[in-house]
Amino acid sequence: MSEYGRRAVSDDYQLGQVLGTGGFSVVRIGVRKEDRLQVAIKTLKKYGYGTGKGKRKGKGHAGSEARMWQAEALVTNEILVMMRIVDYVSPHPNIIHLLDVYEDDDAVHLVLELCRGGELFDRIVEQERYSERDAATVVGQIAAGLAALHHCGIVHRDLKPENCLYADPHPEAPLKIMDFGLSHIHNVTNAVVGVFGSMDYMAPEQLNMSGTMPANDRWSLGVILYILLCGYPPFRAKTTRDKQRRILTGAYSMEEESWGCISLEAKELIRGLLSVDPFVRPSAAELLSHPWVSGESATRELIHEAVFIRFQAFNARRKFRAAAYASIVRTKFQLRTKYLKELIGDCILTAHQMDGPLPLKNFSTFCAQWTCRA
Ligand SMILES: Nc1ncnc2c1ncn2[C@@H]1O[C@H](COP(=O)(O)OP(=O)(O)OP(=O)(O)O)[C@@H](O)[C@H]1O
Repeated sequence: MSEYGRRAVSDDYQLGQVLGTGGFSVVRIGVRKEDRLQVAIKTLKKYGYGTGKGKRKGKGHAGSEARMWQAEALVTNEILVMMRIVDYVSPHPNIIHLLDVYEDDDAVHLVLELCRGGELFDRIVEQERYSERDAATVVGQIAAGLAALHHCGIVHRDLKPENCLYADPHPEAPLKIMDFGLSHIHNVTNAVVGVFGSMDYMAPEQLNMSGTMPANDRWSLGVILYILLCGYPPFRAKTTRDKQRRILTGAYSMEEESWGCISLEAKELIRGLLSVDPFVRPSAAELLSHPWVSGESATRELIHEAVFIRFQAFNARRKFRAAAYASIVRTKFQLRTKYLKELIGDCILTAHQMDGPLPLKNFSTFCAQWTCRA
């Protein structure tokens, strides 16, 4: 690490084009002045809760204070998790590498390796077609990254295609897991972080808040694999409540016609990863030695054309939603936590209605207090 807190990021890096905007962050290309190395600089804004900085003037803005507190908890968590990655995981080909950290009065700047190869699903869409073998390679790379994270006590908790980037445009480039803002480290991560998550990729025990564990990430990997093999997500419903119910009961299907062309091994793997019982899901080691994942049995035959067309449409919708949200959060602070994820607290989930155990007795009060409603 550099002389943390003493040098300004602009002393050492030229800041360039914005790569993207997150819920609480801006990511820019940076060029290290010393050797012209290109990096990604993720600037996490400090909201100043508890320091007197950034507090709203005027009386009783409890909602804003709660949001600032929440924002700060998320930003702090990302920094703590990145630090643990530096200490125990890096360098790993499938985990984003943190090169340096700078801090000033308003923000913390994470200097990350630059991933120039684009998001996972974008690259797949760019290919003419793909095969089960290509999907198996993706699963193998993500499983390798997860194994390293889990080994040092980090649960990613927000694994989804947007958070998997290729290092560079080369066809053999490694796929990197990134964005650790919602990750969990036992006894370190603040409980409020556990309220967030992207429901589409969230395991049942995450959704009903009955357990944060490495198996959460393997469920999310199961969802990614399912989408890769059929072009649509496993849990679809008209209402949020219905979607929750489907996730909690593991109600998905592999009956649609194109599944007929998918190998039994791949379908077995999906069944294992999408088991409602987290202890039934294959471990990272089992995944890595699985014959389909290691490439022995996954076929090179191109995936059904209908799957590819659906996959393209799914990805276009996903990109459109992300762009729409990004333009909103640029202007409205209040919507950032909402944008950050589909809050499970906003989704009226109660233990009684969903028949699931909830460790937080006053869950709805907790959510009302900490979640931001647009
Ligand atoms: N190391 C990197 N190399 C290249 N692009 C990056 C890198 N880190 C982030 N990005 C891009 O910058 C954008 C913002 O990323 P960031 O992690 O801040 O937020 P996000 O994941 O989009 O949002 P949120 O954190 O709110 O879920 C994303 O489009 C991401 O792909």
